Amino acid sequence: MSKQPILYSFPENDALQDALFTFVLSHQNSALHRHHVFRIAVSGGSLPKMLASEKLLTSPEIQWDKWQIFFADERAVPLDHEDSNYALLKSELLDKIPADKPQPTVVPIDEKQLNNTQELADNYEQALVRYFAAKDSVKLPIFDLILLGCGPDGHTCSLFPEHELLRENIAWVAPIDDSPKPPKSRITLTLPVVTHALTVAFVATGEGKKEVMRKIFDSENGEGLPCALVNSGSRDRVVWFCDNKATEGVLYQKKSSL
Ligand SMILES: O=C1O[C@H](COP(=O)(O)O)[C@@H](O)[C@H](O)[C@H]1O
Repeated sequence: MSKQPILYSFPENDALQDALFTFVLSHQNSALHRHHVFRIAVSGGSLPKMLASEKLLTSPEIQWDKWQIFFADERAVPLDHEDSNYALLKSELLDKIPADKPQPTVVPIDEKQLNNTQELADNYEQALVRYFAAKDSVKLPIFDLILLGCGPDGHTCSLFPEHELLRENIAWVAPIDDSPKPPKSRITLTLPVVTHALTVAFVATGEGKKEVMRKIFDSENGEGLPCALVNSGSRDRVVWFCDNKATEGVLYQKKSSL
């Protein structure tokens, strides 16, 4: 049986959002069955808006109080800054969860460490250690689900093409001070943490992604782009949710429904 990533391509964002909702709900339910908590990491960029569908926000089946939400990457800025991934998730999703529903646990960065990205990363890693078990008892944390974006250059989290951080294999969370995309200073989950998750889902939409999608899926080894490294590390534990604009011209086998 082939152990390849699954690539869904939908004609419209509504269909993509419906499928993403069904997928997230089923991963929530499996996680709750396994360990009574749903540990999810989310990205910034276009992801929070796509995730925050009406269905997700209003479904009686979503058990928000069982969700522990972490950040796949974060920018070294205050939590209310316009570049903050936390601020984005808050405005797109967290603030829209009806107030009468139990609320999720959200684990943002510690704003006191903003001047030193190494400390910011270490501090976030310690937060993961508290939720996932001591680092000396587990080699890597196991997220139930990590939701990622794919930049037009093939970056994901704050893991950029050809950057030395792609070779980091000790830290769970690493700093970056030379991000090619502003802001320069950020922290990110490392590649081994991402590929160790039970499931990884990418969301990529729009014409601006079609060139990089062809490289990731149709070129040899996806040209070693960070998103392709996740594909080869996680194989059939990776699912892509795209629209037809992003997958135009991609030869890799596409599916149009879950
Ligand atoms: O800088 C970032 O960009 C990526 C991709 O964003 P998108 O808007 O192209 O989806 C995002 O996944 C990451 O969290 C963010 O920090």
